[in-house]
Amino acid sequence: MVKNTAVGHKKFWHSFRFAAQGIAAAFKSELNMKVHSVLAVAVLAAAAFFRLPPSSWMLLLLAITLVLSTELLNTAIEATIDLVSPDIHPLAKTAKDTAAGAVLLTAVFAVIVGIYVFYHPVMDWITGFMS
Ligand SMILES: Nc1ncnc2c1ncn2[C@@H]1O[C@H](COP(=O)(O)OP(=O)(O)OP(=O)(O)O)[C@@H](O)[C@H]1O
Repeated sequence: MVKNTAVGHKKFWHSFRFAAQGIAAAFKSELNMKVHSVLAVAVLAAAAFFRLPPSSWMLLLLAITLVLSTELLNTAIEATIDLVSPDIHPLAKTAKDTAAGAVLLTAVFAVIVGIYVFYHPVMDWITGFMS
């Protein structure tokens, strides 16, 4: 394990590398992170297929960023709880369940955004396909 002892612009790049390592570690260890990432790529591919406008792309990117960021924070909280409270404790349960609740909320927001931006393009596509 290495501490960031660099100074100036080197410190900035070291921090950047540690952050990338954190994302990679969460991706490797968390199934939810993998599932959300695969879904995000599928949603962006669908957005390209339906030629969605820039405003829809921005909404989708906002939803994806929210879900993945919250998943990263959830992973950080889980790791911290496992470190400081490996035994069963009601506060450990509260911390983990609350963090999981935050992920659930962002996932619900992402589903609402998905329905909002894809509903009309998909309906138009199906109608065009049928006629
Ligand atoms: N130390 C603890 N004390 C009390 N309850 C705990 C503790 N650790 C976990 N739990 C309970 O068990 C649930 C599952 O915990 P776990 O650590 O397996 O996280 P998880 O949500 O399944 O995450 P992962 O994505 O790593 O599988 C928590 O949401 C919490 O309700």
